[in-house]
Amino acid sequence: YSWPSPQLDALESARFDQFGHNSHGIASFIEPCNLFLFGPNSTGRANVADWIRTVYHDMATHNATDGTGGMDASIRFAEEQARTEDAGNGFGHTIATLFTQSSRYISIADVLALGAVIAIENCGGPEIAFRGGRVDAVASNNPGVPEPQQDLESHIASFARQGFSQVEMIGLVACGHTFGGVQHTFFPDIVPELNDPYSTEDVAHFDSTFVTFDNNIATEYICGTTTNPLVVGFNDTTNSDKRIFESDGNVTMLSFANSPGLFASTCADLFARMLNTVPAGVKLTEIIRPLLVKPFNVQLILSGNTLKFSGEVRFWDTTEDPTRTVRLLWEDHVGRIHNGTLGFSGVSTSTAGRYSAAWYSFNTNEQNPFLSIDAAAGIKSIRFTVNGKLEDQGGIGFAVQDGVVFSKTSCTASADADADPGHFDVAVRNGVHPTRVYLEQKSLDSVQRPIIIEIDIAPPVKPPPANAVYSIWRLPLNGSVLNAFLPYTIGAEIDGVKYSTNDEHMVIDFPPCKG
Ligand code: HEM
Repeated sequence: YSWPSPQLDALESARFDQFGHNSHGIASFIEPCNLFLFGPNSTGRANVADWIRTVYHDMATHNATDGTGGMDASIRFAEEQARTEDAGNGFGHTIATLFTQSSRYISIADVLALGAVIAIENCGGPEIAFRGGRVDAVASNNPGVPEPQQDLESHIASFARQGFSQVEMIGLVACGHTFGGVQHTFFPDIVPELNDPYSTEDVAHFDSTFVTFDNNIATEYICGTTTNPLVVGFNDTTNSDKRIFESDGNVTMLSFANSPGLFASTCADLFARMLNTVPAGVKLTEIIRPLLVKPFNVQLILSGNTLKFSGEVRFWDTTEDPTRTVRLLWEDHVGRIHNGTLGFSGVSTSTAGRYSAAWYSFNTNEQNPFLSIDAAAGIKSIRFTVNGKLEDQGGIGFAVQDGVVFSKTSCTASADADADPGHFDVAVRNGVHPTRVYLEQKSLDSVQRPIIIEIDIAPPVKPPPANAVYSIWRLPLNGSVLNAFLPYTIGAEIDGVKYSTNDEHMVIDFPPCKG
């Protein structure tokens, strides 16, 4: 895809900016891989295991015939978590941890999928092709998660309903059960009390490396050294992994035991298919791949005759290099090219350190965090040079919109009672004709889905002076629904397309209006 694309940009950041500069929270919750946020590491539990079981249980309600169920975060509903087929407290933990990472561009189901991808990749597993665009359910799905006491025929039928063949079922169970184990608390008929100081929550693990993706689940099974409680459990009725693993004469498990590479590549495919199993009608995005050159958090603010310009750029798959010179070129509305040198701002890493990226800031001077652009000339697009080599997204450049921006004339009521009651001002460039201008407020709907509330601003009553570069759309603060302590972004609809600014503004930060 090409930049800008707000949803894909956000998914790409959440997927790839994992640690370090401008990183997102998800990966920090599984670093190190035995981290458990709801108790000490000695519990025998781990966030990674909870996250991977959660996505399977969210997906396993899918019915490939009628298109219902699938990855849609319906597992967040208490009604679904209360079912016997969803025994355990890992789902609640997972939602509580990952929910905070959802946004207008990233659904809760996308965050759950991202969590699983990042957990697998960072804890020894293969890279997984990730797509976004899942849609969060408004209610629970039909039941349908397999349970250990069910027989082989019902498991084959259950996986077929979910869209997986018998051999794929063997694979998916082995891929999932390379993490975690079974808890005594929720499955006392499978796991006895263990009296193990390293597993104080009495978790009997599926293999000896329960926070690492590896083929030990298969080698230990084939060698006969496995302690998997669903293979060698004292109650044969609940030995479902045993019935599943041996259902093709152990051919699949033997191939996994013989080849860590085959196990990893098979799991990468099956995990991707599991995460892409969504209700009919949901259209997923393209596979999210890192942009090699990516502007980030680009902001423009009108201050008098100047546009204050800020932002950063990320260069993928590279590290800090003091000899590198990065320049920003920007084109104004009359075709002139301006330029400035950018300053190194940090490094980020991703995918268990397999990748790193170097970031540069549009401002080099801490005292003045903006580049100043003549408002009349404006700005249309940006490009970069790295040691003289042009980076312009294959010739198209990186478009920047200066049509609708925050105006520094915004102010709050001054102490003087008769004075201006204060206003939130948005500047609209003359020649740009938005059908609507509004403020955007983050919120949640009645089923906790991230939404945006739009607060319309009326157009100016008087036409702007002929020589004005921008005209002001003004939302008076008296009687307005704005909350002084909430951040607002600015939205506009131009030719039927909606745009949003990246910069957030709080009324509490406005200066008092001048008398
Ligand atoms: C017939 C199919 C399956 C059955 C009967 C089954 C059963 C179980 C049971 C009983 C537990 C213990 C849960 C607990 O104590 O909290 C468990 C844990 C787990 N399952 Fe499965 N499972 C199946 C398939 C899968 C699949 C396909 C995946 C993922 C691809 C998966 C991933 C996990 C993970 C990661 C855990 C560990 C959770 C933790 O330690 O917190 N399972 N499974």
